[in-house]
Amino acid sequence: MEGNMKKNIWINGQDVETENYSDLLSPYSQEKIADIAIANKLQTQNAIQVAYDSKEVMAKMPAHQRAAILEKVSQLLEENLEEAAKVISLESAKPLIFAKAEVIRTIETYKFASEEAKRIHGETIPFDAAVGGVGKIGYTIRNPIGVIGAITPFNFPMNLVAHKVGPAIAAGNTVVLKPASQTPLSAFFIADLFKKAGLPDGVLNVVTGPGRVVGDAIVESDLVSMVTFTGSSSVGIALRAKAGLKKTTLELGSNAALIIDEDIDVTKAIDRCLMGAFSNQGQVCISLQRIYVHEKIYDEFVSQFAKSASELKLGDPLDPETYVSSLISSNDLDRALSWIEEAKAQGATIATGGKTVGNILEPTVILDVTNNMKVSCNEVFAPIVSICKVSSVEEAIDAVNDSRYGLQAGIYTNSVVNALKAADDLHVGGVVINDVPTFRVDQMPYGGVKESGTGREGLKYAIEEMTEMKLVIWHKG
Ligand SMILES: NC(=O)c1ccc[n+]([C@@H]2O[C@H](COP(=O)([O-])OP(=O)(O)OC[C@H]3O[C@@H](n4cnc5c(N)ncnc54)[C@H](O)[C@@H]3O)[C@@H](O)[C@H]2O)c1
Ligand SMILES: O=C[C@H](O)CS(=O)(=O)O
Repeated sequence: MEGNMKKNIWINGQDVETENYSDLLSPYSQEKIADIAIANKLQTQNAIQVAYDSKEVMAKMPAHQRAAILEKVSQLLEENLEEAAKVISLESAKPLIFAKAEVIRTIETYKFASEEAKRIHGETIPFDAAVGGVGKIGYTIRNPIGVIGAITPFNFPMNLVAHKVGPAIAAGNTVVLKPASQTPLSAFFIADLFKKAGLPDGVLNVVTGPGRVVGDAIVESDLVSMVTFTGSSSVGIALRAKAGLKKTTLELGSNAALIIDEDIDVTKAIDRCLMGAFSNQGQVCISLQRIYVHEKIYDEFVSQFAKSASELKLGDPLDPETYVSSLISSNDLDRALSWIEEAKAQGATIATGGKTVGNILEPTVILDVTNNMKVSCNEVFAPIVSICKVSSVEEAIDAVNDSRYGLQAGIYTNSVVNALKAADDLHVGGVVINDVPTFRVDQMPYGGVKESGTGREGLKYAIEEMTEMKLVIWHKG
């Protein structure tokens, strides 16, 4: 990648200059990477108008063409995998191993979108099941919803854009995308691939700028039919309040938890727990933040896990050996450190970590944590995990559910009874049995309950959200 690029907003298949630009800095080195356009309200409204004017083109485009464009994007991304991973790593400090994994998932996400584009259909309705319906036949169709406003976070800057743009285009919609201010380059990278793949100009528009200005212009526009937001619960809830009757899907935060039952082989779970807690520095919405371990194996689990955590390699995200790098900003580092100090003052103890190496927070394991400490009840979004001792799976389920969030939760157990109990009683969008809650593949239905959000992603499910059902009724006589 060339250094010090200038990135304009992308409207109607063209670069559009703005009056002001902001410096995009590497979160790891603090070096300048690019100048990023700061759009104002009027420019955002122009992008929305362009997307609105392009609605007809997309609504009339046959499924096989929509599928072919998405398939082509997937293929182009595969051809540019290494470069795409570097873009993610550079702008977000995601270690290269995890950045590559994100690109591989993004390739799949567009592939799934391409496949789902060919499977959008309704159903026939048995009208004569009602006395008044005799003599009628009918069926439903699914129409594109129109202009979709997509707002995305920094932590998976390529794949979470794909989870919005992919299904939107598969379903025949147009898009105004506002990527996270910290990670706009991944979104521009994808917009370029869509242009190369033959997406008509105006269908995908990318507008960078302050959340409050660009986000509000999208959410308040009468031309936008749906807002799909992924980000923090506070911003998502505030946006929904402004969205009026627009359809809204919200993929928000969590403090995901895992239960470790007494009968498991601890060694087998450790590597997955390390990945769950520390990949992308814990900046994952389903990052493993709370572990409830049965008292019979608590000591063994804590000592193995803390030792392995202390051995993870810290460093430059572009070094292929690095496992943990910098948080997205120094404010986030300060916040994480202050929550650790507050937990210690309230009686928690540190099994490993808790300090910084340069601007990197060491993988941190905290013990003697109660559910009301910030490191437990808030979304920590840092490489910090707490381990608590429980005397039964029932006690652990209650502790997991004692949260305002509910995205995913996990349980390691060899007991079918306890696995089924967890599946029934955990109040979350997804229960993972014998793996960490951080598990996600991109076709599965994904989303939360409580303050973790509403609506589901995963291509088939996102397409349901991004289409409107229309009923056709025919009188036979
Ligand atoms: N549930 C999921 O699928 C999922 C996935 C990834 C991230 N997340 C959540 O996202 C959060 C981390 O991402 P983040 O820090 O980028 O989130 P964020 O809420 O700060 O920002 C998300 C997006 O909203 C924009 N934004 C910020 N303030 C705004 C405002 N007032 N009006 C309109 N838009 C605004 C941002 O610029 C960004 O594009 C975490 O809470 C994480 O759990 C959830
Ligand atoms: O950060 C939350 C994301 O949903 C995680 S993932 O991209 O789906 O793994």
